[in-house]
Amino acid sequence: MSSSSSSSSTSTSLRCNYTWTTRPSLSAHRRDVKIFWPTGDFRQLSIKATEASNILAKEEDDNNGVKITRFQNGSRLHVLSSPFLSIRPRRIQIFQRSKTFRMVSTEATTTSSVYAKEAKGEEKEEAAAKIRRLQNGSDVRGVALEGEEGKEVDLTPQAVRALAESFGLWVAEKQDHPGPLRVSLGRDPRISGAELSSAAFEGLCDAGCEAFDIGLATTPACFMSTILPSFSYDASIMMTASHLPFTRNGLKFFTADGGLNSKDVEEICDKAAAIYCSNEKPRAISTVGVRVSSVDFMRVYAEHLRNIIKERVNHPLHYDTPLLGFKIVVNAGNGSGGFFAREVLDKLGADTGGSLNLDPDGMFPNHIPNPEDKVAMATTKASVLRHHAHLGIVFDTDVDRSGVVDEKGNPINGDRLIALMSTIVLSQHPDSTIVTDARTSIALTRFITSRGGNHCLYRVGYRNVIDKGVQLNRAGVETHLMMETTGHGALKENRFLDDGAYMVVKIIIEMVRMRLAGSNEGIGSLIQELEEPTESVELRMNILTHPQQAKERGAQTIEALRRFIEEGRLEGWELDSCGDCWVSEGCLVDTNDEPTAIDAHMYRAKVWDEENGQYGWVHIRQSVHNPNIAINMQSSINSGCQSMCRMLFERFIRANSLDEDLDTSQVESFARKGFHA
Ligand SMILES: O=P(O)(O)OC[C@H]1O[C@H](O)[C@H](O)[C@@H](O)[C@@H]1O
Repeated sequence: MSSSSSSSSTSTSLRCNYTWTTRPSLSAHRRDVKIFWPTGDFRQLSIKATEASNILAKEEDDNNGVKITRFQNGSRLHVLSSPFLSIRPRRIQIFQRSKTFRMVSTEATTTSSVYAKEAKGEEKEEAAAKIRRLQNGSDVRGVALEGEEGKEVDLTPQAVRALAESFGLWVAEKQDHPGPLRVSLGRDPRISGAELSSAAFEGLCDAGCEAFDIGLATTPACFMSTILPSFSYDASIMMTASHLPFTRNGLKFFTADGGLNSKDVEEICDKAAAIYCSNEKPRAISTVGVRVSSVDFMRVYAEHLRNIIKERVNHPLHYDTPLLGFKIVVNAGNGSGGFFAREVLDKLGADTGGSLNLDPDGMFPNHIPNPEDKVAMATTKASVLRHHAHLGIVFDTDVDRSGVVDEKGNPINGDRLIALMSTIVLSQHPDSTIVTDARTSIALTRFITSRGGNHCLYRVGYRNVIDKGVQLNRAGVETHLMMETTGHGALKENRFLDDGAYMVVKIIIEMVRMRLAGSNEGIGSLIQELEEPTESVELRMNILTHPQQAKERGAQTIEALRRFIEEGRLEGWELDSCGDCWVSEGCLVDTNDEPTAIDAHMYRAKVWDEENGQYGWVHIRQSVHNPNIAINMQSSINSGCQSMCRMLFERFIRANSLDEDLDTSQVESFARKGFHA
């Protein structure tokens, strides 16, 4: 690769040389070339001035300050990143002032995603940094509309166009594909969706892809558009910000191998930043010359779900209408999930008369579509009871999550939904391992193990949980269910896809089978034995530093707490590994021989005292989406959460003056007043 323009940028990858020369007219001036990498996997970069003299390299980072190295002809600069530094962009600036400059070559020896940019202005760099900051774990999320106090619009049409183009190029690089790639795009009903999807189509076309518009869609349907015959797109994008307010939007990326992980998305954002900055002035979005075909994929996806129910219920009397006689309430929260009532359940004979908020409305006027939302669950419960329904279903906006309400009106989400799905999965696959995030109760682990399963506690973030399950299966550990307490549930039998509709399909099939087997009990009876924790609480501490430093600041705090616990400075606290899980120790504390790349720092500690033995746990982590630290606690004794919180606040937070750049008010108040706070 070579570059001679003063504003271009190129990424360089594993053992790949990046070379640039100066144009004679520029060589009399000082010229900056910046090399930076935002990934966690960077190991070493070597820069060699092949024919040059008088080249200076300036290395900058917050911890080591500034280091200047002068190059002689042929000399090399080796740059090593420590794991700690690699969580934030680190810059090396190379500049020269003389006319003797010819060529510099950089070699990223064991890394991907190192990025070299020859840029003139700080302005562009800040714009590029903004694009990179749109990454939220394995998704892209941003503010698409004005209206939130203190929030600037950062997910602009130009940014979306660059991201879509970058994704198209990324897929093309990974797939050796003859002819243009075929990429589909669906969206939830957010009011920013129409404009942003035009921008995305333009980006896809800029990358040389053929684009297909699914229109209103669910996230799992977008993935299935890469799988189901007669569509089988090479890749897909879902435009959604899930349960976030109507002002936000975002992108999720898929290929037929599944959803992209954080590292992939980081690469895409890096490249998008380069694309964005390579345009001198952001072009206006125009659909002129962009060819997009509209496709009715949701009809086919709904038919796919209907067929699964018909085949698996295999009703002896009415095969095509196995749900005759069942009343089911669907609450789609005005998101994308209304199709499930109309195109799946109604057509299979169910009575969905008590359903709520089925019509899409991008302002979400009734409540946030989210199975964790209290209003969503309460209104669904009320409708289930009013209509004497057998089941209530709550979808999140893009239907990758769901929760249910049983026939008695009991909400089944969080641990209870994991328990229900575990019961179903373990009846089909006894001995299966079940992966969840580590905010589940000790009682849930007992519930799973008492039914023959193994419980693997892993990192928060649905992609982390799913990827852990994929990894375990590869290692020969049979793992059929991966589920987060947020309601993301993925099954091995369904391509490890977190599909809220598929999960509900499994529950409905179980409900009908129970009836066919002569049981009058509803699905709630399957989890009767699950005990509830005595206390459970979640607190947040906002990070008050500049947004650019927030991630690093969060990581520092969490790592400091880990050291504190390891050094035994919090009496009765011990870092948890995998709970009762037999799977190789260390998932939670990431001391595996080959720890997976992490997108946020998190640990869980088990807590005990002499009187009660182990009575609770504390889970502390960086938020995936926002500059804050989340603290979850559960206790099996009264006031246990308060006493753990007091220990955390007094012995750790205050003793280390962390309250200077963290908003610790929630923690302080809970430490003082407990649940009366
Ligand atoms: O970090 P937070 O803000 O609590 O969000 C964390 C959650 O965000 C989204 O809902 C993701 O889908 C979940 O997988 C993740 O657990």
